[in-house]
Amino acid sequence: MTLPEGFEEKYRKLLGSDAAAFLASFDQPAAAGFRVNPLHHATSQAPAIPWSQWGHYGKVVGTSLAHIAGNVYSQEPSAQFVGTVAAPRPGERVLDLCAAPGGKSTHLGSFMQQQGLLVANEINAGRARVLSSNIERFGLTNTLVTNSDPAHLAARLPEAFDRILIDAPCSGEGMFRKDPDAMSYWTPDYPVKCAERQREIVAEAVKMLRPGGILVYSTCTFAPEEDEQIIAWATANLGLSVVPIDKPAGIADGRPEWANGDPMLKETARLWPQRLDGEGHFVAKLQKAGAGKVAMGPLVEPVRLNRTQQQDFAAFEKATFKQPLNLPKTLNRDTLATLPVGTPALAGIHLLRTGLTLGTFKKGRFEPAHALATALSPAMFQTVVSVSADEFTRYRHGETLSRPALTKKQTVLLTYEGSGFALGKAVGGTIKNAYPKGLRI
Ligand SMILES: C[S@@+](CC[C@H](N)C(=O)[O-])C[C@H]1O[C@@H](n2cnc3c(N)ncnc32)[C@H](O)[C@@H]1O
Repeated sequence: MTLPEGFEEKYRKLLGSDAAAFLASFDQPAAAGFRVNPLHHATSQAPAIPWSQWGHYGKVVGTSLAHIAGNVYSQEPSAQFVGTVAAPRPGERVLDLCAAPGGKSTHLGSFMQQQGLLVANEINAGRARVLSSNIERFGLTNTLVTNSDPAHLAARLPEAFDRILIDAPCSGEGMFRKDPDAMSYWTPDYPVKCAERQREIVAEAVKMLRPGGILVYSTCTFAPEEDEQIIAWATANLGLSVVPIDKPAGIADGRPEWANGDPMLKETARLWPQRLDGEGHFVAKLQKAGAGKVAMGPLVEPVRLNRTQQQDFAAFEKATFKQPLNLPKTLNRDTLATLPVGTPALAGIHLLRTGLTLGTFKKGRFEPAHALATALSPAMFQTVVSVSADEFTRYRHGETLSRPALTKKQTVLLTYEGSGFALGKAVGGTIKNAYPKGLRI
């Protein structure tokens, strides 16, 4: 691989005797990995990634059942160490500030077990839509997806989180093997420019962290300007201190000598492609000074549906589920969703997703949302229709299926090999296609 001008020289100086192995690693193929979804009780026989509870080596095919049903999430192996370090507890209030396309958010959600609140935020509108659809496919129901810049969010959510992850936009040196295009942006001063933006993001994030809260900072770059030097700056200026990270074999210490020499920087983590099977990452765990609870601020109140809405939703619930869902709900125009506990009122912030999208009120009926298929257990549905491999493919093309025994009009869950992947509308022996047009293949 032809590396950008100035890159080799920089790392030969920094790494000394380790530089040859580091530079040679760019001629090796990229490492592929995925995580299984514990919310779906998914498992895999593929070789395990030692530093990631649900991680395995291997490639996920986008058209596979595992992907479509949200049983797996494709994520490069070293990136999985970030979630392992962040490891939020169920019930916490957590912010993933730079979240798209959702690798780390779905990992954080796996730890949280649908309890507490996860705010997955992305500044770029197009990427926020991808994030939202990945959160839906993975079946997270305790998550808000927002599209905001860190300063706007910080102005509305002071000290509102127990734990914040900044998976920072960076110079992406750890992406060179996977996406050689990443090299076209790289110049010797690119890391310094990225560091400016990273300092701004960290400064805003700290405002949103409760006293004593945990901030995890990560990049997929090797540049000390964006790694140890950011942490040195943050600890000197923002009232943060470094918390040691447990490092499984193969994961290296941070390099104090590449920043201000503070020995605590050793407690950050570096994942090098020449030392392990992964693309490379930097991870630091920090704690804000003091101790205190999250500031809850004004919360969104659960909606009180009008009489017609109540009747329409109750009729849908009764015909579809074995038991009513019985969860607080929120209504955005005509779209009904569950309301995660502690959802903050976010005036002026673009909200793409709240909890589990249930569906939309249409004239005289309730139209269920596709999200129900990948978020709810098949055991909750009154009627589950198991499909063949051929039907699985045809349904995703948009075709109807024949089930002569299903004469009653109702929403059914379609499963393939036991995993829910779509809703269908049974009527008169046919299952009409309810697979979202945007997902059809
Ligand atoms: C490394 S990516 C995040 C990857 C994601 N955490 C995952 O695991 O799938 C960094 C993200 O930060 C976003 N970003 C860019 N500039 C930003 C800024 N000034 N503030 C916050 N986020 C920004 C990018 O759009 C990008 O989606």
